[in-house]
Amino acid sequence: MRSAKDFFAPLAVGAPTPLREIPTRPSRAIHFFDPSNPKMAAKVPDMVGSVDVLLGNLEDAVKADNKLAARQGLVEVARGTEGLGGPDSPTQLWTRVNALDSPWGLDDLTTLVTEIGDRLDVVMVPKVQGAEDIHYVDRLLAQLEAKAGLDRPILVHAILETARGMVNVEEICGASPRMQGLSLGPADLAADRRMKTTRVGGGHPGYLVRQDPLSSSPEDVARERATHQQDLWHYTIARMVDACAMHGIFPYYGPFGDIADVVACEDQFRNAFLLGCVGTWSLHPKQIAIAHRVFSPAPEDVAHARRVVEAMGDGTGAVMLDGKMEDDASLKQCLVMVELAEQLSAVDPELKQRYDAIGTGA
Ligand SMILES: CC(=O)SCCNC(=O)CCNC(=O)[C@H](O)C(C)(C)COP(=O)(O)OP(=O)(O)OC[C@H]1O[C@@H](n2cnc3c(N)ncnc32)[C@H](O)[C@@H]1OP(=O)(O)O
Ligand SMILES: CC(=O)C(=O)O
Ligand SMILES: [Mg+2]
Repeated sequence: MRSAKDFFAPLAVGAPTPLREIPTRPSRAIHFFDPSNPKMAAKVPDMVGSVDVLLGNLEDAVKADNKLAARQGLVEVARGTEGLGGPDSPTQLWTRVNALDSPWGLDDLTTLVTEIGDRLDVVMVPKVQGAEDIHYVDRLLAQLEAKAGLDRPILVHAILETARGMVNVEEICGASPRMQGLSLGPADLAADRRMKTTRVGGGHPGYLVRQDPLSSSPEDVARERATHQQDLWHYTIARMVDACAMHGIFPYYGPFGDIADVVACEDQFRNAFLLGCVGTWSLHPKQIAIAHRVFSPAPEDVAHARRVVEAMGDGTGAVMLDGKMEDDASLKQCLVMVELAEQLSAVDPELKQRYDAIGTGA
């Protein structure tokens, strides 16, 4: 067992000192691209500055024959794209490496940290099962960072996509000071749990509750009754949010595979936003705008939050505002909104203008 005192010591001689706090950089959309696909890779330079995170995906959705081309393609994109990745960049650079039990995972990490470690902000690790997976990546990254002479630690993001990973979610979040956050992996997780949905994320019309019948007569039972679809992912996301909040790291929704259904995509993203997620994945360029819109608080909500902050003065006691009670606790809820609006305003001038224009809405 490691002593708590050693937790923030580098795991290799010459590796950068681990961070004590994970930076709150905007990451409303983590946009996936396949670096082995020339058409997609060619679009990346023009996306810098208009999306919070660009992620070079090396894992699932990249054909086995293209794994090496994808790895090399990512090195080239990172080297050749101004403003992509690094602490002051307008758009962060993340990667999703191949799984730790695949033939490619080790070389992905070795090549990327050695060649573009100074540009890489976060490594997303798929199919994380427990703290042991994070410990392995943690030590390996430290060795590679030391070898490459990097001066800041690369952060780690785990995808929760197995039942074992879900059961171990708290220990995964607390396994390393590198842990930046978690994403939901609804496709692999559904398969691993033997859920009966073939969709990549999103709801299912069969998962519903139905209004009671007027009586238990066969006619009333057979009569048309209102039904309400439920969210298949509510439990999982809520667990992720609590585990992340407990460890000071960030939860994200994952992919929404029905690219054409922009409306349900927005609904699913908003559910995650309301539950506490800070961002989501974007698989297609048209999902970026949806993610940015949903994961930026609405100007009206920010205006209300500012009014509560103003009305609460020193932050203690209770006041009435528009017929509603506000107190120390609701002030904290409002501060979450105001602080997020300030962080996003710093990187998104158009959003800042909308927040400034509405003020306190009074
Ligand atoms: C369960 C999981 O693991 S989810 C994560 C793994 N999956 C992924 O990463 C998928 C990433 N996305 C994709 O592969 C593609 O978007 C697909 C396959 C879903 C759809 O691709 P297409 O059928 O080419 O979509 P479409 O025809 O609408 O594309 C329009 C343009 O946008 C480009 N484009 C599509 N997706 C992307 C993307 N993610 N990034 C950049 N450009 C893209 C296309 O190359 C095309 O370019 P063109 O106009 O120059 O021809
Ligand atoms: C996101 C992912 O990898 C999955 O749903 O399986
Ligand atoms: Mg997966």
